[in-house]
Amino acid sequence: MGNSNGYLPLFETRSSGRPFLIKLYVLTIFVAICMIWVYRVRYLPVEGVLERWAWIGMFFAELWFSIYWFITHLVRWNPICRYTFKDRLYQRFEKDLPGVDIFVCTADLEMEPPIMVINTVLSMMAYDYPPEKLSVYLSDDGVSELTFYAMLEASRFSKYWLPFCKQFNVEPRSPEAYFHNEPLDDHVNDKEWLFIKKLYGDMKNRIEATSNQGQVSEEIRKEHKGFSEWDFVSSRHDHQTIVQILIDGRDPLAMDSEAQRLPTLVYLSREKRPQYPHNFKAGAMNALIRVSSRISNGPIIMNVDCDMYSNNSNSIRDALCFFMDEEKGHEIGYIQFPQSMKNVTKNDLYGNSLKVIFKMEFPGIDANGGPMYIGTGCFHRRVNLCERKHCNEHEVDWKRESDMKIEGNARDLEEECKALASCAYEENTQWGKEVGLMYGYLLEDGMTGFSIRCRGWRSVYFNPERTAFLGLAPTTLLQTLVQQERWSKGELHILLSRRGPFFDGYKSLPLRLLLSYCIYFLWAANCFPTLYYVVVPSLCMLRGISLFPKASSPWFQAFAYAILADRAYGLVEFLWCDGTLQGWWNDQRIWMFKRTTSYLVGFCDTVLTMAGFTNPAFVVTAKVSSADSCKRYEQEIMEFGVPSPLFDILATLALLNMFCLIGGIRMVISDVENKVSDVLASQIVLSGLIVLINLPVYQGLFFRKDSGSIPNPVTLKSLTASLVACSIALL
Ligand SMILES: O=c1ccn([C@@H]2O[C@H](COP(=O)(O)OP(=O)(O)O[C@H]3O[C@H](CO)[C@@H](O)[C@H](O)[C@H]3O)[C@@H](O)[C@H]2O)c(=O)[nH]1
Ligand SMILES: [Mn+2]
Repeated sequence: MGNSNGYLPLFETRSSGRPFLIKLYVLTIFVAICMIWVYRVRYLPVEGVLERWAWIGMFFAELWFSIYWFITHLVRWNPICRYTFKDRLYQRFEKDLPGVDIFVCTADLEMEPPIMVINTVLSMMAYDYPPEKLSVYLSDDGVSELTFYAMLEASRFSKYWLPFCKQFNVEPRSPEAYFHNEPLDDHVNDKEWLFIKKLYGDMKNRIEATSNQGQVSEEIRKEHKGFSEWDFVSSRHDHQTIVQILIDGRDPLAMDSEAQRLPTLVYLSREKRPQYPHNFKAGAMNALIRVSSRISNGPIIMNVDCDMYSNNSNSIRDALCFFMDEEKGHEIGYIQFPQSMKNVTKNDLYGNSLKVIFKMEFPGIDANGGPMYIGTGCFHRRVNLCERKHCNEHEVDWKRESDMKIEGNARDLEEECKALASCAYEENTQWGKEVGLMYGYLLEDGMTGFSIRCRGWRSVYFNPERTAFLGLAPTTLLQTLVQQERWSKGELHILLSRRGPFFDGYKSLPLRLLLSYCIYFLWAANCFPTLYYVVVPSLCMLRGISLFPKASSPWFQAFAYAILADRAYGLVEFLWCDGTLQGWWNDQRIWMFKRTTSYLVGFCDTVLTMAGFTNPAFVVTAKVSSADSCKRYEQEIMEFGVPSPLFDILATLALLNMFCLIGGIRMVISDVENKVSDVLASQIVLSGLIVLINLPVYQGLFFRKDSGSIPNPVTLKSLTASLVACSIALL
C-alpha cells in the first residue's frame, strides 16, 4: 500500500473478478447460442409464407436476446470493489473538510407524507460531520404548509436528536427507523432514551394530527412568520417562491441541547406559474443549486429522494475519501451509492429490490468506466453541476474552499434567494441545457450524469458494508409497472437523444462503457422480442406450425442447454444476492410483465415524445397505500385493483397462452400416431411455462373476490382479445 513517496491513498480499488470456471461456464452457453443461430439459418422453412416469416421472426428475437445476453456478461466480466480509509481522511483533512449541501426533494403531500420526509431530513442532519459545514435543504414541489410545519417541528426536535445520536452512536439516524428497530425492553431503565423516544412520539402525533386535519391551526401559525407565505399561495401550480431558513448554522445562538452548533436547515418551495414549465425534479434541483449557492455554497452536493433516509452516518466521509484523494480525486465527478430498498418483502413479489443490479452489475460498470447518476444517493462536485466542464489542472484547494464565508443575515438571504428560485430566472440562460440538471428528459439524472461523463469527469460506484441509504420501493403491481415505464422511457430517450451515445457519447466514452450502459438504454426495446416469444410460438402451435427442433433432434439440446444453463446462472446469482427461490420465480414473472407491458408502452411513448407529439411527464411514485393493499403486500398477494391498459395487455397474454396450451394438449392427445408431441414439444413447454408464471393473473381474473383482484372491464376486454387472436390463428 502507498507508493514510493510514502503517500497513502484515501481509497483503494480491488478486482473482485469472477472465477475462471464461471467464465468457462458462460462460454459454453455462448457456444450453445451460436448453435441456435446456425440451426435457425440452416432450417429456414422453404414452404409456406407464414411458416417462413414466423421462423424469421424467431431468428431476430433470438438474435436480440443473444446481443442482450452478451452485454449482460460484458458488464459482469471483471467487477471491482472500492474501499475507503476514513482514518487517513481524518488525519489529513479533519480541519479542512469542505462544506456539504444536502438536497431532499418532495413533490406530493399525499404520496409523500410529511413525517416520512422529515425523518429523511433528520437523518441527513445527523451525519457524522462538522455541523457548521453541513446544510440540509428541502425542496417542496407540493408547496404544503403541512410539510413546512413538519420541518419546523423537525428543526426543534433536531436539537435533542443530534446530540443523542452522537452520544450513543445511533444507527440509523432516521428516528422512525431507529425506534422501530430498537426493542423497548433493552432500554426500560434508560431515561435519556425514553425521553427522546417520547419526544419523537409526541412530535409524530402532532404532525399526523395536523395532517389529518388538512390544515395548520391558528395557534401553530402564530409560532412562525413563515406560515404567512401561504396566504399568497393560490394553488400548487401557481405560487411565489417560499424560502425559509429554519436553522441558520452561522448563527452562534443556533445550538442544540448540549450547546453544540447545528447544521443549517432550509425549506424551499420554488416559484411556479402555469405559463412556465416547471421541469419536475430537474427544475427543483436547479432551484436548489442556486439557492444553496447563496446560503452555504458547499463545494460538495448530495441529493436524495424524500423517502430515502441515511442508514449510515459515515457516508459523507466515505464520499470525501474519493474526492479528496490527492492522486486520483481530481478526476472524479460524482460518487454514486446504491439505491437499497427498506420495504421489500421476503420473496420480493414485484422484483423491486434491485439487488442484482447493484451487487452484480454496478461493480462491473464501475470497472468498465463508472456508473451513471441514478438521481438519489449521489455526491457531486458543485462545479460539475454548475459548469460540468473538466480540465486536468482542476486541483481543488480544499482549505480555501472550507474557509469561504457567506455574509448577510438570514432574512436578507431569504429575500435574495426568492429571485434565484423564480420562474423567470432561467429565461434566456443555459440552465437546464448546459448548466445544472438537464430539462426535457424523464431521467434527468441519467442524462445529466451521462453528459458530465462526456465532459471528461469520471464517476465512482461505492457500496459500503453498512448500507448507506434506504428508500421505499413501490408496493403494488401498477406502481411498479408505471415506475418501470418511466425508467425505460427515460433510458431510451437518452439513447436516442442528441446528447446521447450516438452523437456525443461515442466521441468521449470508451465503447465498453457505452455497451455497459446499454443494459439499461435498451430496456424498452426488449419488449418486441419478448412479446414475439410470448405470442407467436403459442399461436403457431394452434395451427400446428413447429418453430423449434423436434425433441428427439440433437439441435433441441442446444436450445435446452442455452436456456437452462442461462436460467441456472441467473438463479445462482439471485441467491448469491440474498434472494430466495420463490423470489427468483417472482423475479422471472416481473421480468416478463415489465417487458410485455411497461416497456412496450414506454417504447411507443418515447417515439411519440421524440416526434414532438407528447411531453415527458414525471408520475410520482406513491409511498403510501390503503390498509387493505398494504396487508396484501405483506402477504405477497398480487395487487391489481384498478383498471389499466397495462393490465389489459397482461391478462390478454395470460389468457391467450392458456387457450393455446389447451389447444396444444388436445392436439397431442388426439394425434398420438403422428408424433405431434415430438414436433410441438418445445412450444407446449414454452406456453406451459408462461401459464405457470401467470398463475397470479388467473387468480386475479377468476378466483379472487377482494378489492385487489382484476376489475371486470379488464377481464372482459382481455377475454375478447385473446379469443379473437386464437380464432384468427385457427382460421
Ligand atoms: O415534479 C417532481 C417530481 C418528483 N420529485 C421528486 O423526485 C423524487 C423521485 O420521485 P419518485 O416518485 O420517488 O420516483 P422513483 O421512480 O422512485 O425515483 C427514481 O427514479 C427517478 C427518475 O425517474 C429519480 O429521479 C429518482 O432519484 C429515483 O429514485 C421524489 O423525492 C419526488 O418528490 C420532485 O421533486 N418534483
Ligand atoms: Mn422513489
